[in-house]
Amino acid sequence: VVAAASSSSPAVTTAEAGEVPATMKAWAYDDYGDGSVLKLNDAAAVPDIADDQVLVRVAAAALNPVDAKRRAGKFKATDSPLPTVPGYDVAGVVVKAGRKVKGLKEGDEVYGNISEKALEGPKQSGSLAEYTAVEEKLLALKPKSLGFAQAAGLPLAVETAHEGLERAGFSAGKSILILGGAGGVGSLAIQVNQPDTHHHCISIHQLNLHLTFTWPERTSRTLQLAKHVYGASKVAATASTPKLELLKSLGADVAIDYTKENFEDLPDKYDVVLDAVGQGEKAVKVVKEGGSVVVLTGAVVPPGFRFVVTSDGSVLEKLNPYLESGKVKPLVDPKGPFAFSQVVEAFSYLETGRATGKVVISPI
Ligand SMILES: NC(=O)C1=CN([C@@H]2O[C@H](COP(=O)(O)OP(=O)(O)OC[C@H]3O[C@@H](n4cnc5c(N)ncnc54)[C@H](OP(=O)(O)O)[C@@H]3O)[C@@H](O)[C@H]2O)C=CC1
Ligand SMILES: CC[C@H]1OC(C)=C(O)C1=O
Repeated sequence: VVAAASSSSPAVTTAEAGEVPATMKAWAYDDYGDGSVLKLNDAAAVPDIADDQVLVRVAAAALNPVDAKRRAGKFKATDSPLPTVPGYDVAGVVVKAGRKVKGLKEGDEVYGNISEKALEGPKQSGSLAEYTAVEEKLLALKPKSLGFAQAAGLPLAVETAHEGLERAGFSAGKSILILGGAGGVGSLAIQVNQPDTHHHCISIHQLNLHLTFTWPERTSRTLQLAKHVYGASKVAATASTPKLELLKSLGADVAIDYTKENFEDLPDKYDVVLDAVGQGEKAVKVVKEGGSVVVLTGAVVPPGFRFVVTSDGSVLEKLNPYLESGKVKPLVDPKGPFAFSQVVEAFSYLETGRATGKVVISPI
C-alpha cells in the first residue's frame, strides 16, 4: 500500500496554467443522500477567487470519511449551500492568484486541505473538480519528490493526526494506543510516533509537534531504535488480521487483531489513546490515570474529548523538507488511484470502512 515515490509528470503543465476556462468538469450533488446523488457535471462554473485565494488546476484529490458523512447530510446544519462539489484534499497547479496572495504564484505545484473548518462552512466548490479556489494559508508547495497522487492523500489525515497528538499533549516517553491504525489517520498517527532514527532523524521539533515522519518500509527496522531515541515508550494499534503486518511496518510495537481480541480486555494501559474508529467508551478503560483519550468520531465519555480538524498549510510547509528528501511518504490504497470517472466507485470503496491508507482520485 505504500506508494512509490515518484514525481510523476504533472497532470497539468504550467502552460495550461495560463488558460482558465469559464466552465469545468466537476462531481457534484444537489441533494443529500447515498452515492447515487453524485453526478459528473461537464459544464460546472469555475469558482471565482477572493483576494487571499489562488485558483488551483486540480491534478489529484483524496476522499475522506467526512466527504461521505457530509454528502449523507450529517452536517447539513453547518454545511455550505447545495449544490456541493465534494473533496477536501487537493494537489495541483496554481493558475491564478488573488491580489493579496504573497507566497504563491502561477505555476506553483501545491497541496492542502481546502476547508479551514471541516464542518463549519466547508468549501461549496471542492477538490473533485478540474479547478478549486483555496486560501493561500491552507496550502503548501508540493514536495517535488512526491507525485500529485501521493501528495493529495496527506493533508486532512496528517493535520488530524498532528492536531490530535498536540491536543493530547503527546510527548517522548509516553505510550499510545491507536484504534484504527490502518486507516488514513491511524496510519499517519502511527508514523508520527515512530521516527526513523537511522542517519536522518526527521523529528520536526521546531514545530513543537513531536511529529516524526518516516518512510514506512524503514520504520519496521527502526522501531526499537525509535523507542530509545524518540522516547515513545510504546505504540500499539488495532486492525484486522490481514493488516497486522502493515501496522508493524508502519512502526507499531504491538498490533492488536480486533477480530480475535478486545483491546479493552488486555492488561496494558496507555498515556494516550487515539480513537479513529468510534470506540470512545471502551478507550477510556485503557487510558492511564491522568492520560488523554482523543476521539475523532462517535461517543465521547470523560476523560475523552473530541475535536474537528483545522486545516493549516504551515504544518504541511514544515514537512516539505522531509518529503523532498524522500524520508516521508503517504500511503495510497492499492485499489487506487481511482480515475476521475470512477468517483462513485471510490466513494463506495471508502464507505466500506476497509480503506488502507488513502483513497485517491488521479489524474483529474
Ligand atoms: N474529528 C475529526 O476532525 C476527524 C475525524 N475523522 C474520523 O475518523 C475516522 C477515521 O478516519 P480515516 O482514518 O480517514 O478512516 P478510513 O476510512 O481511512 O479508515 C479505514 C480503516 O479503519 C479500520 N477499521 C475499521 N473498523 C475498525 C475497528 N473496529 N478496529 C480497528 N480498525 C478498524 C480499517 O481496518 P480493517 O479493514 O482492518 O478493519 C481500515 O483500514 C472516521 O470516522 C472519520 O470520519 C477523520 C479525520 C478528522
Ligand atoms: C465529528 C467529527 C467529524 O469531523 C470530521 C472531519 C470527520 O471525519 C468526522 O466524523
